[in-house]
Amino acid sequence: MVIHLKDISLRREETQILKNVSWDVEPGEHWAVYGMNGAGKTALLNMLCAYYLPSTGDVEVCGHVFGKSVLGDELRRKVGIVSAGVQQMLRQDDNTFEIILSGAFASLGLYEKVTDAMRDRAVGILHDLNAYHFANQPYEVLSQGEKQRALLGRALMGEPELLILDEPATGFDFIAREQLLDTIQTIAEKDHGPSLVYVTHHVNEILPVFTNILLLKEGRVFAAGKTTDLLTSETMSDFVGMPVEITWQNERPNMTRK
Ligand SMILES: Nc1ncnc2c1ncn2[C@@H]1O[C@H](COP(=O)(O)OP(=O)(O)OP(=O)(O)O)[C@@H](O)[C@H]1O
Repeated sequence: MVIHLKDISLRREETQILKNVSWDVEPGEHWAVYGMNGAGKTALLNMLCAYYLPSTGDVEVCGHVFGKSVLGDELRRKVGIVSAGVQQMLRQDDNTFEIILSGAFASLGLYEKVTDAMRDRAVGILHDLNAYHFANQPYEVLSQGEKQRALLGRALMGEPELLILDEPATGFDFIAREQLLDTIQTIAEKDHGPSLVYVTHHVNEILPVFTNILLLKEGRVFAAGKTTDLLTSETMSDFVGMPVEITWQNERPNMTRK
């Protein structure tokens, strides 16, 4: 099991952030996580990366049972994450190649010995992500789309079992977003690649590879299952609390207000 959450609750100060959350992700599955602002998506991701421990319930991520084994670097090597939080922590003057290489160490800079095999792998990733032409550019001068590809490369360098993408297309123009989604689709289709968890506010970003969806509302699982079963006008009207219509075009959903 890539993710196994059983009856999780998470409390911070006086706030009950997650309530009775159960969720299983099997190897090879790709999931979208959809919810409104404040639904608890970031809190859920922070728990998968062991930044938060649940107040009650069981958590297992990539074979690590929280509370039983020593977490930290070993778990973080198996879980890649692309998020605004990681973006802010990077050294802004490192170039794309260095950022990707640093993913080999689950560290935020290059402090350990880089081998030729690591260099070769990073070059392969640069090619896969169509990022070779900005390999020598410092992170701070990259466009949003390029930054996100650098982060994706860094996450892939660690050969993760689970790759979490937290609203990766936020602030992107149409072309940059579609290019990023193409890259994500390619990663998802690779044999022996990581399971993907894609967190978004926009149903239109849910690519056909995300065959499963978790609908999170006010800290609870509203529904979890097959995307095609749950992304219907009826379920989504219930979920958002207003009449909406879901339409599909080229296997991509759209949601509009009725
Ligand atoms: N450390 C904390 N202490 C207290 N409350 C918190 C803490 N972290 C999150 N919360 C609260 O938990 C709720 C869920 O927050 P979270 O950031 O997980 O939502 P989200 O679904 O990621 O929202 P968004 O889509 O806006 O990013 C919010 O009401 C937030 O204020």
